[in-house]
Amino acid sequence: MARYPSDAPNLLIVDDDSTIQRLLEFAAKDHGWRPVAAGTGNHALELLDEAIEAVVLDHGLPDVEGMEVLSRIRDRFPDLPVIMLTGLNDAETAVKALRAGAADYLTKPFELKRLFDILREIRRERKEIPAPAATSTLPGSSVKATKALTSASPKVRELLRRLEKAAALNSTILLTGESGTGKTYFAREIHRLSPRSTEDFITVSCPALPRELLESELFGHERGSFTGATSSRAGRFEQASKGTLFLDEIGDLPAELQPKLLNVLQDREFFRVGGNKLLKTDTRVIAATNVDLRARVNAGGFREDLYYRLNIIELHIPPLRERKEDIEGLAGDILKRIAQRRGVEGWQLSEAAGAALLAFDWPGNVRQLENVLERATAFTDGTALGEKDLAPLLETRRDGPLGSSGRPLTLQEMERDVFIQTYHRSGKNKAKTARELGISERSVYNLLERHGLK
Ligand SMILES: Nc1ncnc2c1ncn2[C@@H]1O[C@H](COP(=O)(O)OP(=O)(O)OP(=O)(O)O)[C@@H](O)[C@H]1O
Repeated sequence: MARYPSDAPNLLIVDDDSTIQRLLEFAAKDHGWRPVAAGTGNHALELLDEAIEAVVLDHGLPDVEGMEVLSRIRDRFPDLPVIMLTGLNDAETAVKALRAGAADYLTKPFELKRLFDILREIRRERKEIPAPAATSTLPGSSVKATKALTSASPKVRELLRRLEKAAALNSTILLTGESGTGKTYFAREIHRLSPRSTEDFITVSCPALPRELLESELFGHERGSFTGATSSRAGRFEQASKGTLFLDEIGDLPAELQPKLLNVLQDREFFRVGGNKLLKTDTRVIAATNVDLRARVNAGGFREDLYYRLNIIELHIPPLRERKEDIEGLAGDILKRIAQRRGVEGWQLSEAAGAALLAFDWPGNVRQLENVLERATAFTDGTALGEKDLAPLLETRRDGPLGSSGRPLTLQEMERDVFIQTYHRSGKNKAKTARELGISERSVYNLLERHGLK
């Protein structure tokens, strides 16, 4: 037997302005909700019970602060979605509300349609996503097996706990962390663990394209909208409409495109370049940055309102030197991956080699660990990886190995450098070079040939 009568109110509207209250009640009925209204925070808290499916909460209430009401709602019903109504230009309150667990916010005056779109989405999600189980298996796992991520580092375990929760939501996520820490890797994991996992995961690197092309890449264009636009093209927001759009290096988004991104995040609507048809998107955005975006806002290089819209959930990925517990496991996984790719048996790290990896500072983070292991395994003959295989590779400067052009060296260039230096140091003695690099003389001949030194 149902615990509540079928006509029990299921949308709680909390606003002290009676006109807005009536308007919202009327519109709610129109959209298939059963509204109940309160004009004060205390009255709202009295009306709260399990039958309520969602709350629309005004920030400026006469008795209890809207934020306080939100926090009390969260205490009693942690999963109840609350949509906060805030004043114009009150981005700070909006962000505070989102951080305190509001499902979304709307700035007054707002379009009723937008409010009921959000509510419809909430209802859809709650129907589709089963409540999270006590174990670490995740919601949204009905299609793909979702192996829970693990880590030996308490910092990363906390990150993963938050990441798994965030994956189940639709909220925008900002991934922060130094270069090479795994922002792209974790963005993919969020998508894989999300209810969108069977849809597209599309990456756009903001600094990779000049402004005009980036605009067209993101939003698409109509034929003839700029020189070279010989046909119409859908942008990434259209292509990833049901999936996830990963915006890498968001700090480099040109100023001219920032308002357009803000609009699409706020209203889920946009125009193609040169287009006049308003298009809709349901994309989930994950953005990443390795610069301090807050500092960029303060310096005037990034819009504050966009920063707040992106930074709804921030997940910080610690540098490898702060999660050294993970080095051994990561190294093992990476070695397995290299062995699979090369179709060889694999390598065992000696104890001293493991200690050398642990002692290193890893300025280039996981990417550098991958490079070091790629290079070390390229030179060894056997299946054991010793300290001497790694030592020459663990002397990188803090800013990472850079070529004369200032860009990071490729693996092949690094291999060439290490080999040539050793070969010259040995007085072009092949046997000595082989011994020093821990490779066979045959490999020295091969490397001399590969690098054009023979
Ligand atoms: N937890 C992990 N397990 C296995 N591999 C990882 C992990 N984290 C990162 N990697 C690998 O490390 C490399 C660097 O990661 P990624 O490209 O995600 O870093 P990033 O933070 O996006 O770097 P950048 O800021 O330079 O774009 C990738 O090859 C990735 O697959």
